Amino acid sequence: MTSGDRAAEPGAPEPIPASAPPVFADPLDGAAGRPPLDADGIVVDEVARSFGSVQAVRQMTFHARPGRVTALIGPNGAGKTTLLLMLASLLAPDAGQIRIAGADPMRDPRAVRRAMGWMPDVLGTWRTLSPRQILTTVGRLHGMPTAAARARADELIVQARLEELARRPSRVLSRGQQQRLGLARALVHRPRVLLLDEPAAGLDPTSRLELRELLRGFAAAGGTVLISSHDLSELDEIAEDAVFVDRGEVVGGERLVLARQAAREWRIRALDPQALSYQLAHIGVAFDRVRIDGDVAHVALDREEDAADVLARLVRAGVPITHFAPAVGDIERTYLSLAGGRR
Ligand SMILES: Nc1ncnc2c1ncn2[C@@H]1O[C@H](COP(=O)(O)OP(=O)(O)OP(=O)(O)O)[C@@H](O)[C@H]1O
Repeated sequence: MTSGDRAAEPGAPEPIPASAPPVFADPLDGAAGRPPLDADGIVVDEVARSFGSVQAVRQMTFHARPGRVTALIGPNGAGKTTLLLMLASLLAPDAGQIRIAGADPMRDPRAVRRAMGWMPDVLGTWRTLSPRQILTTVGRLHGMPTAAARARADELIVQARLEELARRPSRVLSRGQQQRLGLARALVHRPRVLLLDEPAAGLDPTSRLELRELLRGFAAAGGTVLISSHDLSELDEIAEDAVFVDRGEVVGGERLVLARQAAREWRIRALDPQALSYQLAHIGVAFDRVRIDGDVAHVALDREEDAADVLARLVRAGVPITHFAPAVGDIERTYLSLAGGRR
């Protein structure tokens, strides 16, 4: 797929490059924690939902902003799917408020479906229909005239690189091809908000890159993207904001701060691995902070400043460094630290 599915809108927020560290939602941060209900994008305000005695979503509050890609992250059973179903107007909250591009999914589900593209983790039914028939039918369901729906379907089939399979029954599509079709289906009506559940599952490296580009382009044009996924390295590549959920709640406050302060592993490689291990000990890095794995050293460092200091000392000591980088991204590190604190 190619990026820029939506035309840029005047006043669209400036996108922030995905390489900047993500901004973490914190519902306990009084100033930023509670978004106004009339804000654009996705607003979730003190939302709760139970199934019998199971509190799937206890209390979630966050704002997925326009112009940004927001990651929704949490362990199994944290309440992500329950939340996505409520956002997509398929399930009613017991309490709290939701707004999708200003519309309430319970009061105005049609407005929500007009504004939102939803890519569930499996393509679902219609296995006998071809990709072209599926996309045209979805366009018709969104009220497009037949000719316009067909033209849009053809355009999306090219973007999704499904030309050769456009007229075959969709059941013959591979998992990755089904994912590409699922995304195309979510984009048929040019939504302003995209909800994606495990969008990169089954995608080959090229398709992953294209997905990233497409989502960045969508956000850069002022769209709102919320991605739920367990693929943390993928989220680290793409998300500018992150919402951590656990046991039905958005994780915030001290727990989030501590998790973000956890030491990070840096991966260091040198042309001379022995000189690297020797100098790491020599410059005073504690041995329990170093793990040697073949010709790569993993070093746990608390702050970016410590990393800069270690790198400078190694270079001064003449170690021929070829690689010095965080072993995991911010989202993955925070997640692992939160999961570790839970055990
Ligand atoms: N229809 C239902 N009836 C009863 N309990 C449910 C129902 N749907 C979800 N739950 C429970 O609610 C909790 C949250 O489930 P949910 O599927 O929202 O989690 P999740 O974060 O999407 O998990 P995963 O990462 O495994 O997909 C779980 O304890 C689950 O068993």
